[in-house]
Formats: sequence, C-alpha cells, structure tokens
Amino acid sequence: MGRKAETHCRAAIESDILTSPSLCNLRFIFRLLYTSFQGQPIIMTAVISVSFLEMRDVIGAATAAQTYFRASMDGCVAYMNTYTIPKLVQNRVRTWYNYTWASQGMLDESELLDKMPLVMRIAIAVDINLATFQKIQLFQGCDQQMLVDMLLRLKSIIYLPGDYVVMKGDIGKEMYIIKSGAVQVVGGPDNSIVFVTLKAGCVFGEISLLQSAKDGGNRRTANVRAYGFANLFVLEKKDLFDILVHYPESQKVLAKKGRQLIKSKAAAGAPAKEEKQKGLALFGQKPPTPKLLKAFGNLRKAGLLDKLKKGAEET
Ligand SMILES: Nc1ncnc2c1ncn2[C@@H]1O[C@@H]2COP(=O)(O)O[C@H]2[C@H]1O
Repeated sequence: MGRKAETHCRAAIESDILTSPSLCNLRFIFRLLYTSFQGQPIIMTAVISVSFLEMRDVIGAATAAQTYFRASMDGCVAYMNTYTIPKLVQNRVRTWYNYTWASQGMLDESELLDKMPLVMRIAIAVDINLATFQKIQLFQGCDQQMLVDMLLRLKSIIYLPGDYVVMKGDIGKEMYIIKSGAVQVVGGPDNSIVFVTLKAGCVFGEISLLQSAKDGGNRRTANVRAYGFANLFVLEKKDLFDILVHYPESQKVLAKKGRQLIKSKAAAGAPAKEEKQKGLALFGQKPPTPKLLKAFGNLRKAGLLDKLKKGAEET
C-alpha cells in the first residue's frame, strides 16, 4: 500500500496531465511529498488519502477548462478549413490559442469574473489593478470611483508579435493599457522607424479617443505594433464615455489632458532627440508609467511560452 503511494506520487510528478498551467502547482505538491516522505510510506499514504478528494475536484475543474479550450480551438480550426483560410493565418490563430492558454490558463478572463456578484468583482479588480491605475499619469486627478468603474469594464486581449494594434488614420474606438509585454509606435517607410517602445503599465490609443470627431480629431495619430507577445487591457470609447457621464469633474480633467496631448502633437517641431533627427515624431516620449501587478503571473509556464514566442517569430 505504502509502496503503491510512492509509485503513484512519482507517476503524478512525471505525468503529462500535470503540465497544464492550472495543475502545475499540484505537480509541485507531489514533488514535495515525494522528496519529504520518501522512505516513510505510511505518512505518504495518509497525506495522499486526505488530499485525494480535494485534488479530484481541482483536476475535474482543470480538465473541464482544458476540454473547453480544446473544443474552442478545434471548432475554430474546422471553421478555417471549411473556408480554406490560408495556412499562414491558420498558424497564427493556433499560436494565439496556444499562447493564450499557456499564459493565462483560460481563453477569456472576463468570462470568469462576469459570473460573480458585483461586490466580489469590485474587490478583485481593486486588489489587482487599482494601485497601478492610480499611478497612470493620464488618470491623475480623476475620481477614484471612476477608476473603479473603469476597471470593471476592461477586457483582456493578447496580440501576437508584429500584429498591428492600431493603424494611423483609423477612427479610434478604444484605448489600451499594457498588462505585460510591449508595443512600439512606428512610422516612416515600411514602418521601419520606431518612435517609442511602450512597456507594461503604459497607456496608448488615448489621443484619438479624447478628441472630438470635428476636423478628424478622432483619427489614430500613429501605427502601434506588438513587440513580442503583448497582453493588453482594452477600454472601449463607449464604456469610457458611459462612465464619464457620471463624473463631470473627471470628464473635465481628461478633456484638458486630451487638449494637452494634441498640443504636444502640434509641437512636433520639438520632439525627443532621436526622433527629431528622423523628423517624423509626433510628440516627445511619454514619461514612464508604472508596471502592472502580475495578476496572472503564477500561471505562466516559461518553457512553453518561450517555445511559442520562438515559433511566432519564425512565422
Ligand atoms: N511619440 C509618441 N510617444 C508615445 N506614444 C505615442 C507617440 N505617438 C503616438 N503615440 C500613441 O500612439 C497612439 C496611436 O493612436 P492614438 O492617436 O489614438 O493615440 C496614440 C498615442 O497613444
């Protein structure tokens, strides 16, 4: 019986099922058990028996999530085959699925929170992101409650390396906050000039959102491209404006900041040094904004992510 427990424990450590993001903690527990109680089979048997029911529930939930993920990916692949979508696009879609699953262990984080009572959603959103949002320069001077309302409307999205998040001249319908990874503001021939690289905690896409449609003020002022994999929060213009209706003072603060951003854009004659030489800058480099808390950091699996990153860079 004791030897059996030891064998099961070792099998669990080596098994593939525990390599999924949600189960890698279990793999760690088994490894700990194995190393701590090796040679004490009775203790190991007792501990494993007690944990068994709990583990069964965890494994059940994780398997359901994986089944959902698989079904979604298989359905999408079948759909792409039906419409003979080019292989290159199909590979990118597959990479997106695999990266999303590997990095956050679910396809849509917001789905998870949607089912919770508002009070819990607020508690989670505040705990994870409020401190970070309070440090974002754009939101300084805005009502705290307005920031909380905003946190509840954020959607999470992942862009693949080289994907364009916004295109110059398009109408701005959403703004972005970088959760992890980086994006580059690019322009010039073949977008070969990098004006600035924005990292975790930075905001972009806000300029066209804060301008009126008059005289094309709501158009994107630059191209923004994902630099490596980029995990972003998206805030839609409609959601932002729905919220601002209730906070006229914050509305004034943001409108003023919007005017300042446009002014600095007009002052493109005095951009940051390296941009000046190239003569294409819109406005100076933004001050660094703080890093977002690593909310889902413990779900990351560096090995698989690195492989996916390499794969995506090769395509
Ligand atoms: N020089 C710059 N430095 C930092 N961000 C920029 C710069 N130029 C453009 N952007 C960002 O790129 C975005 C493009 O879309 P928007 O014009 O909506 O908002 C723009 C800014 O957020």
